Amino acid sequence: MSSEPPPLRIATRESPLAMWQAEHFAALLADHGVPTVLVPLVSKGDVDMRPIDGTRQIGVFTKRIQQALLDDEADVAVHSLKDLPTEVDERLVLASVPPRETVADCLISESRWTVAELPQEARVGTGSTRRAAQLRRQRPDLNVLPIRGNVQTRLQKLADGDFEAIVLANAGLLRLQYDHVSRTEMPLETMLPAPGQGALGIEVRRSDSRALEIVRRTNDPSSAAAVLAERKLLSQLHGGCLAPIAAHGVCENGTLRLTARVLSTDGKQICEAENETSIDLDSDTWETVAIAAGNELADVLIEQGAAKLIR
Ligand SMILES: NCc1[nH]cc(CCC(=O)O)c1CC(=O)O
Repeated sequence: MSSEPPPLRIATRESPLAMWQAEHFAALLADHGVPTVLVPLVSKGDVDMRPIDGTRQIGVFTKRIQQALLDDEADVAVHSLKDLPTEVDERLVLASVPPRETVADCLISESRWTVAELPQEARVGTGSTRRAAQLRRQRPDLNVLPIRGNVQTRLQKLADGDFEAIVLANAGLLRLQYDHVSRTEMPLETMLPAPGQGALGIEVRRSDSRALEIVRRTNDPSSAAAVLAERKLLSQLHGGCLAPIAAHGVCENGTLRLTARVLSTDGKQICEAENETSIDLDSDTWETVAIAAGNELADVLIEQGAAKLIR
């Protein structure tokens, strides 16, 4: 007896950004004729309002959703790739990186200040050591202060006058269609993004060959190669998402260009490097090539003394 295959169950956190991302991925699958159903889940990272620091664990946003896959409550996990730890659970597989969104961070303030234009000693809200270090490098006078919560909560704290400005990924604001939020995009020369920023990462159970085959169809090889190199660099530096490590890969015309930066918390010390590698996205070697690019650049940074900035 034959029957229709059941819809793929997509696990997502309940924040508006996470829901948008899950719905976006559901639409990509619908383009391939695959029916889906959303499974919203509450994660500890959304409930816990303590500032992000050493007392909190890496992967707090993504663990709950991965658990739903392992418990067979869902078949597909949609993550913001920059929140997904580089240590992999062998029972899961990163099956797709759909076409990447813009990677840049932006400075959000009522007056649309650039970092250079911010008032002396302005209070700038960010929970990211990477953003804080790069802000302090450019403007040592700034009061960089911790901020927590989802995008809406952070914008509210800015509106309440807790800060003169905050920093957020432009990708999130564009996804939420927050065109009204007054902001300036920060140049990559002074604010290099987090590994994986602006990209989604889609996980399935390794044993689920049906979901694996379907989800793989949404993979964008040039986005996947770039983020694979960035994430390899991060894991090679033993960075995790809490270290001041920035990386940006671009895959274009058969070349993967990878740029990375490691800073001290105060922004005074910096290690910076870039490499270019030929890559053939139609061959079956592109993953190996991207991984090697990430590893090599990490080694260059370590030679410059990056390890002592990360510890
Ligand atoms: N850590 C929270 C998070 N995870 C992904 C995004 C934005 C979207 C993205 O980078 O893909 C954000 C908010 C932010 O950093 O502004």
